[in-house]
Amino acid sequence: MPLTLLPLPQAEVLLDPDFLPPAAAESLLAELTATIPWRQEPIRIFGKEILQPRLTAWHGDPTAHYSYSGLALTPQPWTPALQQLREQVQAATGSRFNSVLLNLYRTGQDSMGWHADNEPELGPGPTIASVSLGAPRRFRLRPRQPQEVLHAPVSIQLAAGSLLVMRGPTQQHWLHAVPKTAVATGPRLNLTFRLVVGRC
Ligand SMILES: O=C(O)CCC(=O)C(=O)O
Ligand SMILES: [Fe+2]
Repeated sequence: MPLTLLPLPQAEVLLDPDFLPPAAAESLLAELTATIPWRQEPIRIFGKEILQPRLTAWHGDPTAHYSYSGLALTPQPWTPALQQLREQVQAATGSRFNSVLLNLYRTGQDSMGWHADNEPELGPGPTIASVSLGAPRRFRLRPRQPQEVLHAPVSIQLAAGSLLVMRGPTQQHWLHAVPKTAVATGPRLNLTFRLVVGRC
C-alpha cells in the first residue's frame, strides 16, 4: 500500500501500515535486537538525572552530529541492515536521510513523553520517517497550541512493518508521544530516519 495522507490541520502526516511484509519485519526485529549496541541513556528532567524509559541507539553518516534531550550523540556507522532499510525508506518517501535514531521499548512500561522533533540540527520543516517493528503501540499526536490548531488528540496504532512520515509544518504545530500501556506488551523497536543538516 502507498503512503496515505492523514486529514490533520497544520500537519503532513502520512501512513503506510504495510510498508514491510510481516516476515521481513520479523527478521529485521530479530537482527536489530541482537546486533545493535543498545544503551539506556541518562537524561536530565527538572534538574534531576534519570535513565530514559527505553533503550536507544544512533546510527548515521559520520557528519550527522545530533543532540537530543541534552545528550550529544555521535552516530555509530550504518550496518548493512540499517543501510538497506534507509534505501527502502528513501525510495518510499522521496526524501534523503543521513541518520537514524533507534528506540527499543522493552515492555509496555517503556515510553516516550510528549515532544516535537524540532532540534535545530533538523532544520525547518523536517521530514522524519518512522518504521515500527515488534509489538504494536499507540502513537499519539496532539496540537501544541489547542487554541490555534483546533483538533482533538489523535491515536494511531503503529504495528510491525508500518511506515509513518511526519513532514512540513507537523513539528511546528503538533507534539507526539508513545505513552506507557498497562496491557502486557512485548518489545517494540522503532527507527526514525532523519536528515541532520550541518551548523555553521
Ligand atoms: O517510537 C515512536 O514511534 C516515536 C519515536 C519518536 O518520536 C522519536 O524517536 O523522536
Ligand atoms: Fe519524535
